[in-house]
Amino acid sequence: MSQPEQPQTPRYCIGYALHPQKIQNLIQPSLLNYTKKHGIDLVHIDLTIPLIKQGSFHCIIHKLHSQDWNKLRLDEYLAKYQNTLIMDHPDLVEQLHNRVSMLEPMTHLQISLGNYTVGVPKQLVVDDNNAMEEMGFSLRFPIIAKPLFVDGTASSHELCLIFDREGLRTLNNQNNNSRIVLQEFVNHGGVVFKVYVAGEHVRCVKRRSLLDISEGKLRTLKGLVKFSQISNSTVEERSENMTEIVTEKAEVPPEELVMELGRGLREAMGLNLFNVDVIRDAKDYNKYLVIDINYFPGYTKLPCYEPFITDFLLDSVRNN
Ligand SMILES: O=P(O)(O)O[C@@H]1[C@@H](OP(=O)(O)O)[C@H](OP(=O)(O)O)[C@H](O)[C@H](OP(=O)(O)O)[C@H]1OP(=O)(O)O
Ligand SMILES: Nc1ncnc2c1ncn2[C@@H]1O[C@H](COP(=O)(O)OP(=O)(O)O)[C@@H](O)[C@H]1O
Ligand SMILES: [Mg+2]
Ligand SMILES: [Mg+2]
Repeated sequence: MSQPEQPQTPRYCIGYALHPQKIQNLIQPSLLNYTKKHGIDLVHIDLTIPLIKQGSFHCIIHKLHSQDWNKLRLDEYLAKYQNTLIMDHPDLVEQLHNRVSMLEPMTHLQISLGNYTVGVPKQLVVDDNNAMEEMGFSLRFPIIAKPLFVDGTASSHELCLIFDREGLRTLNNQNNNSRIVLQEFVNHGGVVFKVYVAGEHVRCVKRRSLLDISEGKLRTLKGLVKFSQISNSTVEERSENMTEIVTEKAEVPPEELVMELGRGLREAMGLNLFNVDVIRDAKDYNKYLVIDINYFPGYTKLPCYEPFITDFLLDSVRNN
């Protein structure tokens, strides 16, 4: 007797357009196995060949810059395969390649829960190198200097803590015309909260951050200090000039606030894959501040990142 036919679960073909380093980091065997079991085939996209020559996809995920898109010829592909979901549109991703436009949506969003609020630190962009010293005066020291453009290079993560006028002058002299954002440093207990968003899925984890600088300490600190990728550094690597505070003790922001922040930014930016660096003002515990938003961050650092990513991808393709 023949068996009744089982309804077939649909399989989805999801292309990933990523650089080799990101593939190595994200597309781990555990993710490939998990997605496969749940009806998703993750397919490598060759960045050197137009997309149209690489078959059709239900969805494409990516972390690229404009020069890569030129080779892939997305418009040509979409003219033929209108139903492919591009996660997220490259034009919208652009807003996260600039440290002013990335925080812009936060200035319109009213995110609060009880007495808690979420804002951004005071910052300004230096247009003219000579104006750096003058502009720095509208901010309180210490100041953090950040490259305006975030282009995936190590240099876009090379930041600088500036303690006084002399520090601004040094930065001015050392800078060869790259555009810089000056942002007020906010004491926050040495912990940064990273809110990872994948569509409606939102998760918050704690990471190491710069340590607080007391008023007294600030009087003894001179000039500037360069630093980079502090949230990936070990405790021992942190500057002796700052007080140690244990990351483990810090309380993560209330879940409702985290969800609201993820949802609000997702809608405001029109993006689905990003994370948000949030700090808590040590002078006012009700005040959280967004300092950085990153497109398609390192999700592998989240425990159980495989179901997190897979559930998001399944939601997306099923609803398309
Ligand atoms: O590699 P990881 O896991 O450190 O991820 C980096 C992110 O770290 P995070 O997940 O926030 O801890 C990192 O976030 P931060 O800027 O360090 O807060 C960036 O998103 C980085 O991308 P890019 O160099 O700006 O293109 C991300 O690098 P890519 O993995 O995209 O190259
Ligand atoms: N305004 C600020 N006040 C206090 N610490 C800050 C501020 N801005 C950045 N930092 C610290 O510097 C780190 C890197 O800054 P961030 O803007 O996230 O740049 P990146 O894109 O390189 O991660 C943060 O994780 C945090 O530790
Ligand atoms: Mg950051
Ligand atoms: Mg960043």
